[in-house]
Amino acid sequence: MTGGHDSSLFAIEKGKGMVAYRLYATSILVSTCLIWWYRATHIPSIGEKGRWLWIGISLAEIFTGLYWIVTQFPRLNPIYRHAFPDRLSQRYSDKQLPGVDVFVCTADPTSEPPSMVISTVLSVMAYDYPSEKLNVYLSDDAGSVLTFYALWEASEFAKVWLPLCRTYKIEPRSPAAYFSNIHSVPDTCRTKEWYYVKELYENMVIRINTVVKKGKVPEEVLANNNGFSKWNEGMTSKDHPSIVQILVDGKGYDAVEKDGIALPTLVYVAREKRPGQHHNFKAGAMNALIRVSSVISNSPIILNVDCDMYSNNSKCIREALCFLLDEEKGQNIAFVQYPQDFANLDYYDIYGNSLTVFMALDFPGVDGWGGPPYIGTGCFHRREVLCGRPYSKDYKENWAKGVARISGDTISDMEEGAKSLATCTFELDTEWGNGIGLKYGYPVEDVVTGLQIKCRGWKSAYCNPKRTAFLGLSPTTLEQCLVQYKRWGEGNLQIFLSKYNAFLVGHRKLRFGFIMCYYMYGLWPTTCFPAWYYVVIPSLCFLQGISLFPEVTSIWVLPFIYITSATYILSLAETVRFGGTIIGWWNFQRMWLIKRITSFSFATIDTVLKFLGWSEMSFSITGKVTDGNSKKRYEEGIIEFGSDSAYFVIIASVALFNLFCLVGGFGALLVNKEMERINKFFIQGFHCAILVVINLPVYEALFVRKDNGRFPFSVLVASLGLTMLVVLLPL
Ligand SMILES: O=c1ccn([C@@H]2O[C@H](COP(=O)(O)OP(=O)(O)O[C@H]3O[C@H](CO)[C@@H](O)[C@H](O)[C@H]3O)[C@@H](O)[C@H]2O)c(=O)[nH]1
Ligand SMILES: [Mn+2]
Repeated sequence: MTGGHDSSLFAIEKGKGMVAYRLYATSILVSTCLIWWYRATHIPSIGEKGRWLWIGISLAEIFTGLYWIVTQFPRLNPIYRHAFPDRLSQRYSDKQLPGVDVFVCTADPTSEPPSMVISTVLSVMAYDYPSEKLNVYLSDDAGSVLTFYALWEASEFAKVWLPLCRTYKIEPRSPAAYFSNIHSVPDTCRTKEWYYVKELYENMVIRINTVVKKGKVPEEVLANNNGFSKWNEGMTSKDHPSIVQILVDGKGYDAVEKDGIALPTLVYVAREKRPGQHHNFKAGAMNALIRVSSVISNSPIILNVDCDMYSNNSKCIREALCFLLDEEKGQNIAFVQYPQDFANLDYYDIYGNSLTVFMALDFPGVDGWGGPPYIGTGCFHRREVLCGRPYSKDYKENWAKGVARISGDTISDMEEGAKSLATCTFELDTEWGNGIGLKYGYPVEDVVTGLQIKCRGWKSAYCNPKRTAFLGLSPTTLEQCLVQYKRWGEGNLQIFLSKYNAFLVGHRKLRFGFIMCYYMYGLWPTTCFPAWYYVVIPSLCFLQGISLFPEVTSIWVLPFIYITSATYILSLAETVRFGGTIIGWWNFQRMWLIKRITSFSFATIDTVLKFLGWSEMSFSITGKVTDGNSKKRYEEGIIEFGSDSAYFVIIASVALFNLFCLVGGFGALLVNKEMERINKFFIQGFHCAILVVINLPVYEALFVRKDNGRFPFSVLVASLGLTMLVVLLPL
């Protein structure tokens, strides 16, 4: 470890085993060059069949090789950080610790159920951190009275939940996560008290779910609470004034939990929405929160989480502060990013959603080049930096910053002041969304904002401790998953093609390796080009008797075999090493392919359309719940294909097409059993066979399954038609 002398609040350790990895990477690079050489020297001569196809596959391989080189940058230079919260406690008393504002964003009570949202809110209210220093803001982009109702219930439940958490050191502090895993009272808790809180929680969830289902808050609740009067008949999620409600005022006397200890401040915020006024999605919500919080608490630290991402470690704030408060090495750290981990991944991981390997290996690598990107959730920011402050050596943060309460100021004065900052006209003719706050105009507002911060001279830190800090929900249907990846792919490609291209905006400011890490994300969707070539052309050529690979007895097969086996063996080993399963890895390979031929292809097309001005930016929210049979299928590892979206037609067509080529190609080999021919087509036949094997669940969903998750009949018809069209293409 370097710099771990006694006073430091954190230490940095360099990655081990790098020599072995570099040797491996070199061997892959050499094999790649050999393949390029083979392609260049064996090109069919002019007029010979397949010359253009050969040139095509050469381009695909050149692209893949170059992209692979880019992806090696985060692997070359990893660093790992360790925090020392004990030293923090020795140096800073509770009174001296900085205030922390936690921002939770929600946008739709249907796809993001309020009972889930409030569990996340309760988990962050229950952080092991002085209550008077903790302020929790919920931004509701739907401006829904149902979500407000749920938050109001949560503010009452917090009075018993927080003391229970503190007294018995409960983890995790999301009541939903806690009670769904622990069914009987733990030895350390007093039985009566524990069951009492559990029952209160369960009843509250029933009440909230009933209200959400009915779409109406009960009259007696409305009558007895002023807060609800802000809603009226004519209001919709797209047309309403700004609403700010301080449900718990941590600095007031009424905010006391059962044991007489103060509660953290809790604020509900719905920024104004009007038809015709662009609201800039999550970035707009975050910027409204930055302003609203500036007049209520104005803490120097902002933690941002998605509404499904509960805190899984109550000590996390103190840990993150070690990086920001270290006087020596923390001065230039703008934000501390935690990984995205998911609570709902199981043994099968059918949609290849786990980011564990990526988070365990690639992010420490990016950290080695100057710090991880901001990924939208599980991130601690300095408020000043989010608001645009450039890095300067002489700047000293004022950790004591906060809103001093002027005597006589009432809650409603504060709410009124805050409301005017959340109107939809507030930002007109200002730098908000450009130089101040989160950046507008990109579906991955987080990544571009992080890049902008880096260009102002700041670094960031990546923290991935043993106990997972945050747990979220990954999509549980194929369609949701593909939509999410389309947004991510599109957002990153847009950044790449804009003036925020890491090289354009950051040369001389950012290290070359860091720019390459950004290129890895930026070029991600364009990997659809080689993928398409590889799923169509070699198989079609197999069917039509055009050879594109060396004979299996030729020495030139070696680099092909080496690259394929070495990369797959390594990725399997990495998956297993970080807790994944073999079946999960296999499913990931299928999803790797599916994402490229669907999400990434559409992301690329849409980005081009946007450039031409033919399409507008959108943000489709990822659904967070599935019910009934589709939930059951997810748990059993059965893929959900039951929709007639274009994505599914593509998936079915590619699978059918490869099956057709495999059968036709092998038929031809059987009729014509010359050894030379078999040698010549072995690799292509094998490649096509692997594509068929990986698509087995697709055939099953086309022809065998009877449940609602199978392909609709229309998709079967469309994909059969498309397949016929393609196989009849004369090459
Ligand atoms: O108009 C909007 C749209 C979304 N959200 C919130 O943004 C968060 C992320 O949305 P989600 O649909 O869950 O998207 P994901 O793809 O899961 O989110 C990842 O990717 C986003 C960028 O594409 C980041 O903003 C997120 O933080 C990151 O977790 C959720 O809490 C939403 O409630 C809003 O507040 N307003
Ligand atoms: Mn999400």
